[in-house]
Amino acid sequence: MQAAQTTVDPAEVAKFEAMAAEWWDVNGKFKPLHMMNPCRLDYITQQIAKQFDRDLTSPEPFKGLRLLDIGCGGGLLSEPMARLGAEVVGADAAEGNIPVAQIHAEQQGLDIDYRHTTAEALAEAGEQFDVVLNMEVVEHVADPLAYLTACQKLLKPGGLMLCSTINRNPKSYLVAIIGAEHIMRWLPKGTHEWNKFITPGELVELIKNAGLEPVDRTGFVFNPIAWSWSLSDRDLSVNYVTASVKR
Ligand SMILES: C[S@@+](CC[C@H](N)C(=O)[O-])C[C@H]1O[C@@H](n2cnc3c(N)ncnc32)[C@H](O)[C@@H]1O
Repeated sequence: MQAAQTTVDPAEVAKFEAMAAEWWDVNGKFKPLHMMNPCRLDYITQQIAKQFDRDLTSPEPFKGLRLLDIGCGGGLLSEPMARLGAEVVGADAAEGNIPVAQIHAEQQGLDIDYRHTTAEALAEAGEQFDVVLNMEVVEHVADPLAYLTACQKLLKPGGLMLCSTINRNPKSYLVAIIGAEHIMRWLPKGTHEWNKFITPGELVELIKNAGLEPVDRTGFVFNPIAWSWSLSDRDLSVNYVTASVKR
């Protein structure tokens, strides 16, 4: 681990250390992320293509883009980004995630630079990226503003940050904690703390205070009848994502 770790919440990171071996088990403790992945990737690829004027029908549309997947976990998003041609750095504060991600990428024949480090340490080292993927991490850090400020520093001018998290309201308590952890048992009890969830209004303010310009917010909505996730520009009541740009 490199120098600064100010935004790391050790108790949160310990939860992910304990689950590291399960990242690629589609029916394991990360089942919700696997279920959300097609919907998340749809949003991520569309936003990157829009910002950098890329043709998603071309073979490697993200070639030439340097992308940081911060809080990469086992690499569920790093791998598809590498397949699309991006030069990917995957970074995570939980040390145990890194060999899991590295071994899986090697098995897939993908070249991804996985590192046990933090956004602050990468920013201190002067690293620069076209895209920062910041998916489902901000609700697990100790200081969201310091963390997002480090992410802002990591972007080149014109760079794009995609940041997803969970809204904080009675519905998100019922769905993301009671439903996902206690009833469906998709996640271990205690994975999420409701008071660390962030409303879209709060996240937009944090992003602005970190020095980025928010350009989009979209909901990830689960349909229990279709048993699938979709994007919504109206329903940000539980899971949602924001896009912001460094001017
Ligand atoms: C819910 S997982 C999301 C994984 C991945 N981004 C995805 O969406 O598939 C949260 C990840 O963030 C990592 N994490 C938590 N706090 C962090 C921090 N301050 N810096 C970097 N990674 C962190 C955890 O170890 C965990 O792997």
